[in-house]
Amino acid sequence: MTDKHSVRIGTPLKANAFRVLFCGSGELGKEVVIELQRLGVEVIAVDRYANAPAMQVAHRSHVLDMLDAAALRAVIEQEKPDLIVPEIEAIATPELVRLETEGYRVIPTARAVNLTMNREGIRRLAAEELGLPTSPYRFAGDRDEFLAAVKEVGLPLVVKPVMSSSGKGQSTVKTDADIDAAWEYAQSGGRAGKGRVIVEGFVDFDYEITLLTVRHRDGISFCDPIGHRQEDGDYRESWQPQPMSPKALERSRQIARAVVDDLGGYGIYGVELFVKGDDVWFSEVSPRPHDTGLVTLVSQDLSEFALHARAILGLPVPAIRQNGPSASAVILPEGESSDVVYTHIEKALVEPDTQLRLFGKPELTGRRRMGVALAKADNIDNAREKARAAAAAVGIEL
Ligand SMILES: Nc1ncnc2c1ncn2[C@@H]1O[C@H](COP(=O)(O)OP(=O)(O)OP(=O)(O)O)[C@@H](O)[C@H]1O
Ligand SMILES: NCC(=O)N[C@@H]1O[C@H](COP(=O)([O-])[O-])[C@@H](O)[C@H]1O
Ligand SMILES: [Mg+2]
Repeated sequence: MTDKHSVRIGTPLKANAFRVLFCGSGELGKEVVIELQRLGVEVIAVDRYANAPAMQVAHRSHVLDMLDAAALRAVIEQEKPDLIVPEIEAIATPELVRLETEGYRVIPTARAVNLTMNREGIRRLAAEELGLPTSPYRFAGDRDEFLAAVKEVGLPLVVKPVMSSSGKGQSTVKTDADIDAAWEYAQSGGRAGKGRVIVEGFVDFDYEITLLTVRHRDGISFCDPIGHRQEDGDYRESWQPQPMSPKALERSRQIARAVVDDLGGYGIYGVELFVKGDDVWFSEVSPRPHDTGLVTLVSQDLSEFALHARAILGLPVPAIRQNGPSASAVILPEGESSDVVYTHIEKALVEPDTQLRLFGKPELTGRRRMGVALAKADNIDNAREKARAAAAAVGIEL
């Protein structure tokens, strides 16, 4: 008997397989792939280079330039996935919008992915259409516009390429002497080459959070807030739960709900917020698991990756159980190698309630996140300390 309302998953590699194609195959995708594999889903991983982390746990993979619309369309038409799951910003998202109109399903929606891959899209939506509080901002397409934007926004400020992530191409301008370098770095350091930038007034927040917000078939569920520490625009440590005043938490949830309900679809969103006292500013949102949410691999019964898998398959999320004070700390070596060896792993895992993920990235060029340490403890400070110690214990042989 077939009930057309039931969620149906066939057998991988057979005619009725439920097929999910990932655009982007990094460490975040890898964990979602593992969750989908556990549910018997057939997974196809795509990225710009071979042997990317999620490719190593997928059924098969393709290497292509995901910013090339024709190449992206060709692989999707070849694989005919039931779901397309974007995992990184640098994708030809307008092509995903077209594919969606042709009947493909894009997670959470092609519009959400298209708006958030470009800071201009999501910032204008949040600030100008939804009326949410954000830092003051201007966009600039060339040097002259940039200098005018810097003048209008005023120092200190933050400059970022409109298409980037993990702090790539981002810098903080404190004095006039930093202005030129900020423009140059935004042109050379982004994930999608040179182009437009956002100039944002610096928000002097007390702390910042990621509010993981799941949109699923029965509505919206919030994870406990995740606090994090960033350096050079890239996350170094995160922890859950971040203590917050009831007002700031309430306001954070209102902002998150407004944003994800406008973006729609099923899946997890990482809503980034700045908090000062009871005031909250929207910063940006990922329509997918968030790097600071790696902590949920130990801090929740259903990690952000398990929640994403459930939500996109149309499965229920009746409860999310938090396991108590937990933290993550990144393993972020610098150098050049195409055969990194990790040493002293036994030292990293000597403490109880400590775990490690090594992503298996095939190349190290410059500074790159290669793994993460995870820990639970009796309070946040001790969890952070343990996670940092575990990350520091891991040796890197280039
Ligand atoms: N306007 C701002 N005022 C103060 N700090 C900021 C501002 N914008 C960014 N930052 C700091 O830089 C960090 C990274 O910024 P943002 O999240 O916009 O970059 P990103 O490259 O998208 O990072 P990710 O991909 O890791 O989310 C923020 O988490 C925050 O710590
Ligand atoms: N803040 C976004 C983020 O953390 N994205 C994660 O990093 C990968 C790229 O890593 P790489 O630059 O080392 O290839 C992405 O594929 C995603 O998993
Ligand atoms: Mg961010």
